[in-house]
Amino acid sequence: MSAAAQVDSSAGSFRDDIARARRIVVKVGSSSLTTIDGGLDEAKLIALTDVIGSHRSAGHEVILVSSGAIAAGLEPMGLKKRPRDLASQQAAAGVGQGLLMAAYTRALGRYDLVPGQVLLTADDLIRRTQYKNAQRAIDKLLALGTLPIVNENDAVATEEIRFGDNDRLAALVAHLAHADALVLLSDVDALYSGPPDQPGSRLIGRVHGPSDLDDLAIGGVGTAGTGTGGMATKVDAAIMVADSGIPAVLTSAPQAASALAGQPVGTYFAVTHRRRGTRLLWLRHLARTFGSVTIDRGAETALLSRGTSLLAAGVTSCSGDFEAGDPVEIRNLDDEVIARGMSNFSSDELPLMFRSTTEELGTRLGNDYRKEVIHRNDLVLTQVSGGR
Ligand SMILES: Nc1ncnc2c1ncn2[C@@H]1O[C@H](COP(=O)(O)OP(=O)(O)O)[C@@H](O)[C@H]1O
Ligand SMILES: N[C@@H](CCC(=O)OP(=O)(O)O)C(=O)O
Repeated sequence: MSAAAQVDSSAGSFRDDIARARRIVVKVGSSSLTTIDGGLDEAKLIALTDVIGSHRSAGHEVILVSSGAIAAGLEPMGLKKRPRDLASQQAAAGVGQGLLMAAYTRALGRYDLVPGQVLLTADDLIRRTQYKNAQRAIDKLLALGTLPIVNENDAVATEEIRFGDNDRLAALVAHLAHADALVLLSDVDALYSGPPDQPGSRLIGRVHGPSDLDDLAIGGVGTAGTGTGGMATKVDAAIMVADSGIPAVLTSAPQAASALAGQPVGTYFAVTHRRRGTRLLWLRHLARTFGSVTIDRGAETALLSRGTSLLAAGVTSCSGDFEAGDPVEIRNLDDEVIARGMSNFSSDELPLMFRSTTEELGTRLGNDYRKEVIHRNDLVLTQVSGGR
C-alpha cells in the first residue's frame, strides 16, 4: 500500500445504514478466497464464514455472492493458471463449484448454518419471468434459515450471456432481493485514486456520486491475477446499487467485520437515487447496446425536460445493426449519449421513418409505423442527474 495513502476524513463517520441493514448482500472475490498459486485457501474461507456466522447470529439476513469456482477447479484439473478460453473455464468451474460449496458447508456447519447454492446466468436476472423465479428462490432460502450462496452458473454461461465478473451479479442480486446494503470484499482495502501500490495513490473514503470518480485511475486486476473485473467492475456495481437506493461499501475481506458493523473502513458509496425498476436499472447500467439513434434539438428537449416518448419526427439518423426490441443509445446532435432505450423498430426500418410525423408514417408505411420509436417506459436518461 502506498505510504502516501491517507484516509479521507469525510469518511470517518459511523455508517448507520450499513450497521442496521436488515438484509445485506456480501460479495467476496476470487482473490480473497485463493492462495497465491490459485488454489482454494480454506483458512480465508473459514475467516469469512466466521464473520457471516456472527452477523447472522446478531439477527441480520445475509446473502453471500461468492466467486472462486474457477480458481478452486484449477489445482484438481492440473492447471497452473486461470485458462483464457471459455470451455476450459466452464470445465474448471464445473469442478471447482462443488469444492467451493463443500468447503462452505464444512465451515458454516460450525454455526449450524446450511448453505443453499443458487447459480444464476445473466438471463435469470434480466428477463422478468426468470427474475421472479430467482427472487422467490432466494427469499425462500432465507425464510428457511439457510445462507444463500450465489455464483454465476459458469459451467453453462456462454460468452454472450455472461456477466464474467461477480460484482455486477452481486449488484443485481442486492436489487432483486431488496437488500438494505451491499458489501464488496476484495484483496484491496479500498478504492484508491490510482493503482494502490503506486506512491501518491490516495484512499477514497466516500463516493457521493459518479462525478467523484472523474479524476481517478481505476484499473484492472491486481498482480495475483485470480480475479476478473478488477476495481472497475466493483466501482460500477457500487455506483449501480447506490443509484437504486442501496448503499455500498468496498473493502478487503479481513475488514469485513468492521464494514458490517458500520465502521469507517474501505470506501462507502452513498445512495444517489431511490429504488428503480429492475428493467430500467438493467437498461441504464448493464444492457449491451446494438446501435444508436441521433435526435434533433426539439426531441432532445422533449426527452430531457418533458419526459416524453421518442417520435420518428425528431430522429435524424441511426447507426449499428439492431432488431426491434434491442437496446440502443440515444445521441444528441453533439454526439453525446443522453439516454438509452429499447427501439420499437429495426435499423433497417428506421431510415424510412426519419423526420416523419406519425400522420405521414401511417399514410406512407401503414398503421404499424404510427408507434413511437422508443416509448418513454422503455427509456432511461443517462446524462442528467437523477434521471428516471
Ligand atoms: N484505483 C484502484 N484502487 C484500488 N484497487 C485497484 C485500483 N485500480 C486497480 N485496482 C486493482 O483491482 C484489484 C481487485 O480486483 P480483482 O482482482 O478483480 O478482485 P476480486 O477477485 O476480489 O474481484 C486489486 O488487487 C487492485 O490491484
Ligand atoms: N464466477 C466466477 C467468478 C468470476 C470472478 O473471478 O469474479 P471476481 O473474482 O469476483 O472478480 C468463479 O466463481 O470463478
